[in-house]
Amino acid sequence: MPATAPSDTAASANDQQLEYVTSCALPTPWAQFTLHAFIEHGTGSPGAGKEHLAMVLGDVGDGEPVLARVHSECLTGDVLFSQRCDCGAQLEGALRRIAEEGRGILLYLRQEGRGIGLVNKIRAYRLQEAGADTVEANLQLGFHADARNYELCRPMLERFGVRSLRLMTNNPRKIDAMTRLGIAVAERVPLLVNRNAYNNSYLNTKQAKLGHMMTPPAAVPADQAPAPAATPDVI
Ligand SMILES: Nc1nc2c(ncn2[C@@H]2O[C@H](COP(=O)(O)OP(=O)(O)OP(=O)(O)O)[C@@H](O)[C@H]2O)c(=O)[nH]1
Repeated sequence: MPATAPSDTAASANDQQLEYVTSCALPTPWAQFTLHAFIEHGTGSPGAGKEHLAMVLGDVGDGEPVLARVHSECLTGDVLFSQRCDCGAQLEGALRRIAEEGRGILLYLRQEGRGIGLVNKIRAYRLQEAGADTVEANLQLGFHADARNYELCRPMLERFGVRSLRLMTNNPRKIDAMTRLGIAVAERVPLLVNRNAYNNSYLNTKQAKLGHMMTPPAAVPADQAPAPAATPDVI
């Protein structure tokens, strides 16, 4: 076994190199996926790069539209069970649906906090505890409301021969981004999950300011939504 396993690269539109590295089986509670690893060179710490993932189930390269989720990293929601957002429930819901169909793909993009990073997302949460909404908090920190870039999706999907998606999303800008990249969106599959007292106003803001196609606002009355406990500076 060589020290460095064989890999190949594909240029993304912004001229960074996306390297396909390797894959392994990934059993989950819903199905056994194949997990594929990519490195985006020219990002992250010097000499390294952001590591992106694809979870694939079944024959996705047969030319038929593929049930797909393009999921942005949310460590707090995907891993730490946060109820401030709908991310963890969307991740689980998407994997369940792919498993039910026996065919699909989930791209896991490392664009934490809509592209501003984990620590800045926690700064943004702090501002939200002081009254800002999710968009205002990003702007107050000097970022765009949504700093994500989806260019990597094209070479990632090309790797698996996927050209047309049945995209699980509520985000119209994600659909536009795919279309502009030349990836057909044959169908939008809504992914409405986990509206609760903690994420109700966040979801309402996404609907009102970011254009998300969601359930009617205020499903949970604001006066019944408990404010998250204020966090002390020092514990
Ligand atoms: N800056 C910021 N990012 C957040 C906040 N809440 C969640 N996020 C991030 O928002 C992103 C959500 O990404 P996706 O799951 O792809 O969802 P989406 O773009 O809202 O669209 P859908 O496809 O409809 O889910 C993740 O990167 C989360 O970390 C917040 O309050 N502030």
